Amino acid sequence: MVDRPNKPTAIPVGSSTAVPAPQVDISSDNSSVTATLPSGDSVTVLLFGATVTSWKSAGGKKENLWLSEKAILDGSKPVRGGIPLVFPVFGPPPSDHATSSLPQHGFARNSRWEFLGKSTSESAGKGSAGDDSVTLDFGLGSSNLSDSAKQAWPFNFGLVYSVTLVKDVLTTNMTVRNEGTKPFECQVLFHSYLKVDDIANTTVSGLDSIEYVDKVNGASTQTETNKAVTLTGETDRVYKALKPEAKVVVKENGKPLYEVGRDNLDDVVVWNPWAEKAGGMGDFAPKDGYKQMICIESGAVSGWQKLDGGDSFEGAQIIKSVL
Ligand SMILES: O=P(O)(O)OC[C@H]1O[C@H](O)[C@H](O)[C@@H](O)[C@@H]1O
Repeated sequence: MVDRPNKPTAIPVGSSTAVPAPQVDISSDNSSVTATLPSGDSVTVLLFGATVTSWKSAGGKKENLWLSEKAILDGSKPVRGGIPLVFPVFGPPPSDHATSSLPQHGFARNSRWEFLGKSTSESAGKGSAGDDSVTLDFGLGSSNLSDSAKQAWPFNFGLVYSVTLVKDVLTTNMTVRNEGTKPFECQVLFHSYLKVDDIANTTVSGLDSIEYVDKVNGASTQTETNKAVTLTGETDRVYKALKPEAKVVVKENGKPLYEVGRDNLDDVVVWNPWAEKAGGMGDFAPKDGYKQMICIESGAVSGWQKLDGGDSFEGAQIIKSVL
């Protein structure tokens, strides 16, 4: 799990602390928090949905996340792009499950989260600048939910979401705790929209021999036979039961662009809406923007995590941006 060098320091939302280099800079307002490392790498998290909307590496020169030009950031709709959070259900909820009255992908991406604080570790004078790190912690519990979400899913839960930035690596870690006495079942996923130059030159490796559910093909179960998966049309696949150490690598023109690893998350969804579906989404822009993105989504979604009162589940996604 994510190393937290120090205990988080509470920062009231709305405050802004600008500290001179080479320290980590944190700035926040009523709607988002941005952390910038001395190297220039940065991450921005919108409190609405605790959605990461930007992650820049290469000293701030390379944006790694695709964000629609028409993404709605005011809290009225989940964000189209970045890393929306999926909890407690992935996709349309099954009609015979306790999540059945929730919207697609649950309520985490539709709720306003609390910024709990930051912890930093700075290497200034001690070693290489590549050791600098910052973790931003966000919380969501039953008491933060809208009345309708509370009614639709009447369980007492607590989520702590930690976003850790080190040079060229972004780790997102979710801890789910059942704070009540009634058991509940849940799914968790990081819906990462990775930015690519051209989907036509993009491949995904690390999925060979993995069984997947093909959601654009009648939810049929298939086994991946390609070492390098290419996308040539609408793609929506849930690859299941990956080995913990297996990395999913997005390559462009044969060169690695992103390496996506997981901790305690066995499933990986590969999604691209392609032209027609993107055309039908009011918040998707530009309309040919599907050529510049690929969703690689790590999660625990092919079954349910059952948590008894007091139990916790923790899972993380680790994305390395390769130059
Ligand atoms: O449009 P959204 O609710 O954000 O969902 C976007 C997509 O999320 C996941 O990748 C699912 O596998 C897709 O079936 C879904 O279309």
